[in-house]
Amino acid sequence: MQVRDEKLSGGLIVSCQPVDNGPMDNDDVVKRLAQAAIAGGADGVRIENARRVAQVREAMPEALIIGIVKRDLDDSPVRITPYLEDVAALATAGADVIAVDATDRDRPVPVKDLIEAIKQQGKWAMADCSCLSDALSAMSYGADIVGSTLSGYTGGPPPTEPDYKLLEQLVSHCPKVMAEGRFNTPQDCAKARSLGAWAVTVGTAITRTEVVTGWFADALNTDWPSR
Ligand SMILES: CC(=O)N[C@H](C=O)[C@@H](O)[C@H](O)[C@H](O)COP(=O)(O)O
Repeated sequence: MQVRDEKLSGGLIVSCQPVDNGPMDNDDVVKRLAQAAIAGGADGVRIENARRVAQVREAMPEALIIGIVKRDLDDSPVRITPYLEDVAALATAGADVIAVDATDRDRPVPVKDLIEAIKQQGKWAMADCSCLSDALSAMSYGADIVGSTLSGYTGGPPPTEPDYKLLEQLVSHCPKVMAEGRFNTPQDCAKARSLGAWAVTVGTAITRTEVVTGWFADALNTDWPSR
């Protein structure tokens, strides 16, 4: 098993996925974001796109990398690592963990087949889940890590807070739980840890500059006292 398990326990994963088509959406920027995250104390990084995984791997041979591929499909709402060839490309690129959408939605390749392919590659499989039942199914297929990644993203407007209720459910049923999705503050991450999360992934709050800037700008645009 190539996964650096000891580095992940209690760890912080930084998702380095800049805003799509924004000024930071660039291979070199992603590599540097990943290097900065590890330099700052992250235990691993989550990287989208096999080419970017390969670049981060080359820059940091020892770093723990969770790899995904995102696609916008015409006939399925599933975006994260929908195809077997995505799994193969991420494995070749050097991902330690490969994450897939594990929701019960129409999809080109069954979750079971994706997880089995990841395991055949000698990698760890992470299931990006929207609910407990996604996670239980994924574990029955051999998933090593289950994440709350897709809670709030399978219909309706996404909430602003993390899904602590799902996190507690996952922790009570699954040995390795990744808290992921809207963990925007150190306090959110500490709470996830106190609830039993095995690791926490933070993306937007660290690597989506436009979004974070918007939080600050919005705060200043309301109730600004006159002087
Ligand atoms: C729903 C979906 O597609 N989530 C994606 C999964 O890779 C990313 O866009 C998120 O940034 C990542 O999960 C981290 O979450 P947050 O950015 O909230 O810290």
